[in-house]
Formats: sequence, structure tokens, C-alpha cells
Amino acid sequence: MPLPIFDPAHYDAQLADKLARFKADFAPLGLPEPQVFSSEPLHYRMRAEFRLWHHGGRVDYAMFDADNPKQPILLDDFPPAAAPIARAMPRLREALIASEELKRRIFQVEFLATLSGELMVSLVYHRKLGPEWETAARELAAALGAQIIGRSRGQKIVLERDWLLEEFELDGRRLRYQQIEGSFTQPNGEVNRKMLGWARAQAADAGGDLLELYCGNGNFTIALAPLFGRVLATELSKSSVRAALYNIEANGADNITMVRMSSEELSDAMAGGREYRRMQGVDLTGYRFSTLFVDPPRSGLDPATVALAAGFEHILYISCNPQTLRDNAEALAATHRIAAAAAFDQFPYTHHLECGLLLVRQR
Ligand SMILES: C[S@@+](CC[C@H](N)C(=O)[O-])C[C@H]1O[C@@H](n2cnc3c(N)ncnc32)[C@H](O)[C@@H]1O
Repeated sequence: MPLPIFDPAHYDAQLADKLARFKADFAPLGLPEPQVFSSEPLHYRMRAEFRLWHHGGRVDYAMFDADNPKQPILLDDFPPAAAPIARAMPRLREALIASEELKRRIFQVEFLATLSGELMVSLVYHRKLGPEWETAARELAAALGAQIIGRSRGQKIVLERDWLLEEFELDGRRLRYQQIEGSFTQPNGEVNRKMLGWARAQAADAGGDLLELYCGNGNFTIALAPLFGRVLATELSKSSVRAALYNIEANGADNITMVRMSSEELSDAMAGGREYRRMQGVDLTGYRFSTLFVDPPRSGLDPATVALAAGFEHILYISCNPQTLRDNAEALAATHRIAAAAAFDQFPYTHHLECGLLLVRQR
């Protein structure tokens, strides 16, 4: 697939096309008119990853077109990058060119930024990193005002911390989120806030308790928790669970129980399957679940999780893949109707669209 062209002049038309496709694909399922949440046309991406291309004594940021994978496309800048990344990119390139220690055998850089203005830069090498690298990296960290991580095979050097603190306002609350290097975080910060706001609006009158699968670092969990009596949140990745526990504490959320479990295991436990040691102390029968919240990977929900979902009054489903969302909504059509829909443009200038559905059990 060729690299996208980031031209704000085409933004509205491209979003309209994606929306038309979404509506057409879901029309047979009785899709209500979706609420549409657009992105900033530039500087919307909180994560960016580039190869570094060495030539003639300098290094440049490079991307590759899958149709011509041997030919690097050198980048002066990257218009989608969030402001902290966009500001750091030219300064990092100059610092790499000026320092043999930082430049030698580096092949990749990964940026992570927050709406709160923090920045993390992971430098990835084809060589072992020693104390000289660390000294040079400390100077770089001070110059960029960033957290710097050095990586090579079997090695990870963290100068200060390997996480950022995201902070923003949502519906009158100030929310705080630890985001750990290498763990999942939503790529488009402002659109993520809009997703959280939409999810809260859909859940406002649900009452009862919430079961959440695929909760990541607690992005939705923390935002939704005050609307429910109790919340049981589950996630597979160890580092995301660590961040979620931090975030529960940092936000003073006292009604959330967090368990590291795959959706398949949780569905099995809920269906009365085998006993899980990680569920010790969690009395599943004590919950009064009104709502299931899911935000799965692109593959969507597995059959056991679809079967679990069918027993819920409300299913709030955020998806980065309309195809698997459609398959899952179709599988639930016998028990649930689509009561509300939303389109979130997390990925401008690509054909990808993030979608939200509220499914409500048919009477
Ligand atoms: C699209 S992300 C959403 C994370 C979170 N809701 C957020 O907004 O940041 C999907 C999450 O599902 C987790 N995951 C992937 N496969 C899983 C599985 N089989 N069971 C449970 N969690 C899984 C990933 O680690 C990731 O955190």
C-alpha cells in the first residue's frame, strides 16, 4: 500500500467516503445515523515510528512504501505528528548527526507523546550500548526535555522512566493515565477524548455494574467507572495491567477490580468453566452487570466472548475494524439491536475508521 498523502484539503472528502462505506456496510443491521467525530487534520498522532537512514555521514527519518520496500522515502517532517514529536524531530536528527556515539548503528526511532505535553523517544540500535552512550543520551534527554530509552537486542536502558503521564479534562474531571513504553495506547489523543465522551454518554443511564474486556491501561475504565456501582476490568498484557493498576490509584477510583485475563479465559470463567487462580477473591455471582464494554484488537470478539455478550442488557463496543465489528454485530442480531452508533476518525488519510456501537437487548 502506498504511503498516505497528508493533505488537509482532502480531509473532509476522505472522511465522508469512509462514513458512506460504514453506513452502507451496516445498513442491513439497521444502523442508526452515526454521530461523527472528526480529527484535527494535522498534528493528531501521539505515536510515530521511523527507520533511520544513514547516508553520506548523515541520518534521516525514513519510511518505506510496501510496493517498493527497498527504496527509502526520506522525510523532512511528518505532518500528522503531535506537536511535541514535530518539535523534537529536527532537533533529534541534528543531535544524531553531531554525535557519533548516538548515531552509530542506530536504525529506528519511536516517539510517544501526550496531550499533557510529555515526550518519550526510544532509540533502537544494532549494537550493545555502554556508558558512553548513556552519557550522550543524558545530554540529549536534557536538550529535548524528553524521556529517552535505548534499546538493542536483549538490552533496554531507561535513563529516568519508561512511561509518560497523560492528563486531560473530561466532563469536568481531570483524568490521569500512565502510558508505558511499548504498551498499547490510542494513537489519536483528541479523538480518544471524544471516544471517552461518547462512551460515557451511552452509559449514563445504564446503572448496575460494568464488565470490561481488553481494558488496556484503563483508558475507558477510569472514564466510565463513576457511572457504575462496581467495575470488573480485564486485560491480557502484563504491562498494560500494571499501568491500569497505577491509573486506578492515580485517579482515586475505588470501585474497580482489575484481573489479568484473556477474554477467552474470562468468558470461560463467566460460563462456569474451570477455576482460575487469578480470579481468587473475585465473586462473580456478586456482580449485577448491566453493561459489557469491549474494545478488542482488529480480530474482534472470539465466539466464546460473543456468546458471553449475548447475555448482557447493554453492549458498548468500540472497534478499530468495521469488518469484524459487523460480523460480531450480525452474530448478536438475534438478541440485540443497534441503539446508537459513532464514527471516530482516529486514522486520517487512511481507509481505517474507528467505530462505536451501543447494542441493546431486544425485548
Ligand atoms: C484496541 S486495544 C484497547 C485498549 C484500551 N481499551 C484502550 O482504550 O487503550 C486492545 C487491547 O486488548 C488486549 N488484548 C489483545 N488480545 C486479548 C485477549 N485475547 N484477551 C484480552 N485482552 C486482549 C491488548 O493487550 C490491548 O490492550
